[in-house]
This record gives sequence, C-alpha cells and structure tokens, in this order.
Amino acid sequence: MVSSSKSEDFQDGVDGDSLRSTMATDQNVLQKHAAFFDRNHDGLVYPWETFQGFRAIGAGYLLSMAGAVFINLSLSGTTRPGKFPSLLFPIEVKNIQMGKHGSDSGVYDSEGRFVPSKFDEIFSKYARTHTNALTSDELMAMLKSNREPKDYKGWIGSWTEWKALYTLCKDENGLLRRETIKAVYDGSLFEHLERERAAAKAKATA
Ligand code: HEM
Ligand SMILES: [Ca+2]
Repeated sequence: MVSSSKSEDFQDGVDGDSLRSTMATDQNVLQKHAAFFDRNHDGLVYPWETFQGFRAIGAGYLLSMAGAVFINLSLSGTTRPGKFPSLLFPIEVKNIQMGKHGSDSGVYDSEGRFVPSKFDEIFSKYARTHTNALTSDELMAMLKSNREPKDYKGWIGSWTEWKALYTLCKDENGLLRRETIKAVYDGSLFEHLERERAAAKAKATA
C-alpha cells in the first residue's frame, strides 16, 4: 500500500529533488520523520510548516492547528539546547532525537535510529486479531503497557502520536497495518499521503 520513490529520486541526476534525497540519506530515521515538515528544507520546522505538513497529508484544520501548537511548543526548546528561546518556536531537525520522550515504543533509539527488533515486538506482543495489523483496542493496550510510572508528558506524547496516526491512516476495517506503521518511522508515509492527495485533487479539478 505504501511505497517510497526515494530510490528513483536518488538516480535522478543533480536537480533539487535528488540533491535533497542525497542529503536525506545522511539523516537518521527520526530526522527523516521530522524533515517532511521542513517544507523549505532549511533545517528548521516552524509552526506554520508543521501546519502545512499536516494539511498536505490530509489532516483537518483543527488537528493541523493543534499539531502545530502542541508539537512546536514541546520540541522547540528541547531541540535548540543552549539557544535563547525563540518566539517563532522553530524545531531543529538535526537535533530531533533530543525531543524523544518516555513511554514510547523504543522503535527509535536514543540516536533516532530504527530498531527492527522493537518494531517486530509491536506485532508479536499486541497484534492478536491479525498478525500484521493493530485494532484500536490493541493499540490502546500497547500504549498502556508502554507507560512508565508518572511519566505524564510521555503518556500524552505517545497517545497523541499514535492516535493521530490511527485517525489519519487506519484502513477501511479500522486496522493500523504493519506497512503503514513501518512507513511512519522514516516519514515515507507522509510523502506517500501527500502524493496521493495531490493526485486526487488534480483528478477532481480535471
Ligand atoms: C501527522 C503527523 C505525525 C504523526 C502521525 C506522527 C506519528 C509518530 C509516531 C507513531 C511516532 C512513534 C512513537 C513510538 O515509537 O512510540 C512518532 C515519534 C516521534 N515524532 Fe512524530 N508524528 C507526526 C508528526 C511529527 C512532527 C511534525 C514532528 C516534529 C517536527 C514529530 C516528531 C517526533 C519525535 C521527536 C518522535 C520520537 C518520540 C519518541 O519516540 O520518544 N512528529 N511520531
Ligand atoms: Ca523550514
């Protein structure tokens, strides 16, 4: 269902897109997840870029506003260590792993890399009804079990990340599929959704 055109982009020559892809290969997986929202590729994600990124993947106005406010307020300070706080609340993509919180799945390690064994564990532990997908209840069971005591910030962070993913990407049977979850980690899911939406829009106006 989810595909990435990274490898095609990579062979493209020296235009802007392929240059970005070449740069992107040096990024850790979590940096790629955040970099989708850096709409002008300057290394910073401003709240309006978070908003635009949410809208580009099909989120409604309210969710996009809430995402922009909540994410930029919580990650701007942590990803700009030692810098004077900015009222424009930028997030520094290169330091995004500093924005990691507790009570997560552990699929990103502390350096922002993808940990395959932790990813597999999501399904071996919580996918009871289908081998390669989570129901809404199974997702909740995972979130509860990932909770570290009194880590309320982490509880809220994880809840919002996973609920947003579920709301935007569940399939017609209310399942969150393995390939969807896999693709959110490196942000290729976001690129896929954006392309899908752009194509649907073009078709509607044709
Ligand atoms: C609709 C948009 C988004 C969705 C659906 C989404 C979803 C997710 C999911 C499912 C995780 C994995 C959590 C885990 O492994 O337990 C995650 C982690 C993370 N996301 Fe996003 N995300 C979105 C937007 C963003 C944006 C805009 C940023 C920052 C620019 C961001 C930064 C992070 C960070 C720092 C983590 C690591 C948290 C941790 O593992 O402790 N995300 N996100
Ligand atoms: Ca930017």
